This record gives sequence, C-alpha cells and structure tokens, in this order.
Amino acid sequence: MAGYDALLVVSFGGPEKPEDVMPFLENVVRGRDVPRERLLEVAEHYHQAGGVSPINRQCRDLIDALRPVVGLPIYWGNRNWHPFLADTMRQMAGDGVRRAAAFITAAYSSYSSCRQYLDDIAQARAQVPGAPAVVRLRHYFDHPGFVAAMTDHTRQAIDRLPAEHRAGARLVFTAHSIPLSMAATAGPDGGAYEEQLRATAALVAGDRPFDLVWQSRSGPPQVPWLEPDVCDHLAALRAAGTEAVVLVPIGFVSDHMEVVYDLDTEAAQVARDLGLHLTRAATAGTHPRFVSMVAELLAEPEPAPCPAGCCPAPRPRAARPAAAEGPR
Ligand SMILES: CC1=C(CCC(=O)O)c2cc3nc(cc4[nH]c(cc5[nH]c(cc1n2)c(C)c5CCC(=O)O)c(CCC(=O)O)c4C)C(CCC(=O)O)=C3C
Ligand SMILES: [Fe+2]
Repeated sequence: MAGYDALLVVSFGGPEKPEDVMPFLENVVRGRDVPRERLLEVAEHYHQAGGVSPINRQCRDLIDALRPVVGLPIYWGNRNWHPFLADTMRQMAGDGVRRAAAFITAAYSSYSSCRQYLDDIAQARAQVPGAPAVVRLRHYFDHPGFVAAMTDHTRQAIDRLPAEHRAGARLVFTAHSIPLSMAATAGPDGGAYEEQLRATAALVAGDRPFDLVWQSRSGPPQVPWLEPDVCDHLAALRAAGTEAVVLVPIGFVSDHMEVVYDLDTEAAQVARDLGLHLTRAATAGTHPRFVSMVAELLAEPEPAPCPAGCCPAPRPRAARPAAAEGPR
C-alpha cells in the first residue's frame, strides 16, 4: 500500500428530496450551456422519482461494501450535492488525515469524467487549510475487476431474455454522450473517451458482436454530441430485423438516474413500441469483483498523475449579447 491513511470516494452527487432538485441541477450546469427547457425536463425525471436520485444511496452502499476489504477510514465527497467535497476535506483535515487515495466513481477519460473531478478535488483542498494530500487512483476502465463485474451482469441480462432469443441477442453498450469537441480532446492525445469505452465493451462482449452508442445527451441542439443515441439505434436495429437487445451501461458504475430513467424508462418504452425484446445489464454497483478491485488499486504503487494538458476544460459558455438577457 502506497502509504495512504484514508480512502476518499469522489462522486457526482444527487438530490435526496424534491426541494434539492433545482439547486442540484443548477450546480451541475453552472457555467455550461444547457438550455433551460432541458433542465426542466430533467427536473421532471427526478420529480417522478420523488425528488430522490439513487446515486447517493449507491455511494453509501459501495462504501459499506468497501469497509471490510479496504482497512482504511473511508470518506465520501461529491461534486454537485451533499456531502460536498470541501466539507469532507475539512472533516479529513480535522481527523488528521495526511495522505488520502481518491477513488472516483467515473471510469473513463474526458473533461466531465476525469479532469472536472480532479479540479473539484483541487478546489476543495484549496479551501481547507491543512487539507490532506490526495492521490487519485489510476483509471480502471479495463481493470479485470470492473470487466468481470460487467461481464457477469451482462450474462445475467442475457439470461433474462426468453430462451429462444438469448443466442441471437445484440449487445448494445451505452455511455453518456459528450460534445464532439470534448471527445476530441479526451485523454493525453485526444479520443480517449470513445477508445476506452470501445476497449472495455470488447472485453465484456467477448465473442459476441456489439455496438457502442450514446445516451443522456444534453446541451443546445446546434452543438454536436456523440451519436447515435441509444433510442434511435434501437429503431435502426429493429428495422434491420433484430429481435432482442441487451443494453449494457458500460459508461457508468452505478444504476443512477441516467440509467434508471434514460434506459429503464425511456429506452424500454421505445423497445416496447418497436416490439423488441430488451433487458438491461446492471452496472458494477457493489459486485464483489468491483469492490475487491478498489482494494487492489490501493495496493498498487502510487500512480502517476494525469498529464497537465489532458482532458482540458471546454471553452466557457459564450457570453450572450447583453440585450438578449436584460429586461426588455
Ligand atoms: C461523461 C459524463 C458522465 C459519466 C461520468 C460520471 O459518472 O461522472 C456523467 C454522469 C452523470 N451525469 C449525471 C447527471 C447530469 N448530467 C448532466 C449534464 C451533463 N453530463 C455530462 C457528461 C457526463 N455525465 C455533460 C457533458 C453534461 C452537460 C453539462 C456539462 O457540460 O457539465 C445534467 C444536467 C441536465 C442534463 O442532463 O442536461 C445532469 C442532471 C449524473 C447523476 C445521476 C443521478 O442523479 O443519479 C451522473 C452520474
Ligand atoms: Fe451527466
């Protein structure tokens, strides 16, 4: 173990009651170009679930599962909702933590899934005198523990299809869409988000053919994001004669809102309308191999940090002409 005295789980955060929904969403999109209509639409997804995102519960469950295998105090801080990283950092400093390892609940390289979390950690540390050093554990998208968990869950989802459709079912891997400009600059040499997703999907698919498609597109319609969208892809597969699909949300590590709404509600409805058999693989969650992977990462020599220019921030939201925003 590389001399860590705590594990810090870093996650996205989500609302836990209806009054949290709008302030949470405003935190998520601060400084980004997300149309108001899109925000209100997404707010409705949360309200349909009682104003509660599953993600915080899932972080608590992961931490409970990690406790017996990690042998270190475990802390948890989020980017967008309580417990906020800065508060957690304050608590760690108060407890005398000197050197923490950070496990981020996002597996791939891109600004949104990597650099933004690193910036969050740096900002939280900057707010807290005596904050511990934080060493981010390495990327784990192709770690055998993550791959084994997803392979297991994919097998289970295939087995939930009617027996006669199992052999021929198409595996459709999904990940959060990101703007093409962000995809182009992901990782040290660009393109890493899509490359890593494709590599992991190939490991999980084994001998089966598979597709990699995108979900949960945000942003203004004129900005290009990764395509095709999962729902459009289901229609294209059906038109080409496919009868059964297994969705594998390889881009996420827990069954949070974007999985349960965008796949289990929206994509599932599209599949029903198309007459397509559809099951969805569980994400890694608290699968024992995913949990033991974290212990294995902690035992590795200290990883090198991401190079400075890797996964750069997108250009800040363009300033609008004052007349467009001011009162008329
Ligand atoms: C790559 C990626 C991941 C995977 C990596 C990771 O896991 O971090 C991810 C995860 C998540 N995204 C989530 C929620 C949201 N993402 C949004 C908006 C955006 N996501 C983006 C990218 C990603 N997002 C981007 C480029 C935007 C546009 C605004 C911006 O440039 O930042 C919005 C705004 C409304 C909208 O959808 O338009 C919401 C509410 C939740 C929580 C779910 C829950 O509550 O259970 C999770 C785990
Ligand atoms: Fe997102």
